[in-house]
Amino acid sequence: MAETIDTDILVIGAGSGGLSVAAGTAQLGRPTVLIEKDRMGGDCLNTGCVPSKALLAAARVAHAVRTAGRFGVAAGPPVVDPAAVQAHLRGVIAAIAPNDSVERFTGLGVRVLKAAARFTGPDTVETEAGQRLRARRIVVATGSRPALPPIPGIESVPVLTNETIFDRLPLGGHLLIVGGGPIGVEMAQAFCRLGTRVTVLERATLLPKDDPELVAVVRATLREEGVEIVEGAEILRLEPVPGGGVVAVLREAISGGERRIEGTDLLVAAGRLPTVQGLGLDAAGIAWTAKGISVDAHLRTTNRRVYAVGDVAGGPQFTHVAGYQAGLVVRNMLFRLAPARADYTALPRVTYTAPELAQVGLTEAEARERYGDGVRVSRWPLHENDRAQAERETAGLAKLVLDRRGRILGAGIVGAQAGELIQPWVLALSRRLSARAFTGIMAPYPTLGEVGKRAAGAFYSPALFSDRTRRLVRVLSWFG
Ligand SMILES: Cc1cc2nc3c(=O)[nH]c(=O)nc-3n(C[C@H](O)[C@H](O)[C@H](O)COP(=O)(O)OP(=O)(O)OC[C@H]3O[C@@H](n4cnc5c(N)ncnc54)[C@H](O)[C@@H]3O)c2cc1C
Ligand SMILES: NC(=O)c1ccc[n+]([C@@H]2O[C@H](COP(=O)([O-])OP(=O)(O)OC[C@H]3O[C@@H](n4cnc5c(N)ncnc54)[C@H](O)[C@@H]3O)[C@@H](O)[C@H]2O)c1
Repeated sequence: MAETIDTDILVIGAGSGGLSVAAGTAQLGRPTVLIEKDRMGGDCLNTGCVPSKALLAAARVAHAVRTAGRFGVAAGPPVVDPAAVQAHLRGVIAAIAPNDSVERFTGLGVRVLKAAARFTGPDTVETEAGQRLRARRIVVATGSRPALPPIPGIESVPVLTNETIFDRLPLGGHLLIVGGGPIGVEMAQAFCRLGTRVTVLERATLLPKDDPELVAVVRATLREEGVEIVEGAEILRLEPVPGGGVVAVLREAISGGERRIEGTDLLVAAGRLPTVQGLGLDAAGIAWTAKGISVDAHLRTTNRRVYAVGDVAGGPQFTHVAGYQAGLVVRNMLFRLAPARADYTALPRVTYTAPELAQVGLTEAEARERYGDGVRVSRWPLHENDRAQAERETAGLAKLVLDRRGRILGAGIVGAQAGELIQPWVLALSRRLSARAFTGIMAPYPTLGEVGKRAAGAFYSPALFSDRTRRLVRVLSWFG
């Protein structure tokens, strides 16, 4: 007979979002069931953040070996062993996996079911294994999957996505990448540094959601290292090459003529689709669109018992967003306080190329659209930073977007370790601080972090060293 389970909290999907909800509700003593149809840890651990950052780390080492001569250290061209790189990726995943494992969650008091789940009613769910569940609150955290753009011929060529590329690293040939978003550029640099020829085909401009002034530094570095970047690329069709490989036929932006580019492998990194299929959302009265499940500011769906978090909820797609949303949902489900609203004002986003590109808050363009002429911009280049010179990491800048009085509206850093350097600016933005908060602090010398303080100081220095201040100092000296 089919098992019937009654629970307080039911979570569907054990990725970044679902795991955080289940850990929270179980540790607060609420009976919790978590259903996962595939690998615990979801995209981030198995096919996303973790393997991509591990591959970038291997690529950084290859680059360091290739460029060691400028430090006076002799080294030859790096020798890359694909099987060993693959083992490195698997090792990193295996080291983190216990945190997301069935054993750990069972230990926290969560009942974990390994099966696909679907709604059968407003508060009922069924698994493919035949279990029937009824829950007081349900959280959908089913994530997203790669979108395949409707390019003629795409079904006739072998396509790699983030779901397959880390299991069969296409090292050594010519990798064509469709899409120059975060996945496209991170993978472009990783494979190029590991000795693969790479061509990025982006229909708009590289990293189109980011500040173009900061993106320019990433673009220039990628090109310098040998990545071919085709922007404004209209891919007319894809054709298979007999014996393996792919040809992308493009329309040339300027001449309007056709260009054929042949590669050994094709990675599609052209955006994501929310995982809503087969979930029976209609049976539960849960509305969704092509972007994902529709949620209000409290992350509640159109069914009041059901919440959605993470990539499936149609908002920004980052692991830290899924974690943040999970925290809000736990609070909103369990504490009968005024429901917390999601606020993305201080949402950081980092692309882990070298140089890294990190932003928080508004870009200059977004700020000008909202505040018009009241927007001020202050910059500090990394080549003016002593530590950057010592490390030979001088590409990049810190860019602050401020209002007239110096209140921080956004901050962007492109440069070495920008993802680490952005963190004080996340705190500053979330605490509504002004740039003045940075000018008085003692920043340790020599650190890359000094660029933030200098960019803040640059905003005030025209007023500080003005004729008016000099006159004031002269008058005060009469009394000394
Ligand atoms: C290549 C790549 C690199 C990335 N790098 C970063 C990064 O550096 N930093 C960052 O912040 N973000 C990064 N991301 C984004 C990040 O991985 C996602 O935002 C995050 O994983 C979303 O978590 P989630 O819980 O919403 O979904 P997922 O992690 O996708 O988890 C959803 C889970 O639900 C399960 N599921 C689906 N349907 C069902 C069902 N019917 N029944 C049971 N289980 C089901 C799935 O099997 C899956 O395990 C990257 C993504 C990719 C693809
Ligand atoms: N470092 C990080 O935090 C990180 C890294 C990787 C992914 N992610 C997350 O995963 C999400 C998905 O990444 P992504 O790079 O696939 O998506 P994306 O939507 O951010 O970028 C996709 C790119 O593909 C281009 N594109 C779409 N169709 C095309 C076509 N037919 N021809 C050429 N170009 C085309 C788009 O113009 C866009 O620039 C990101 O938005 C991000 O939230 C985060």
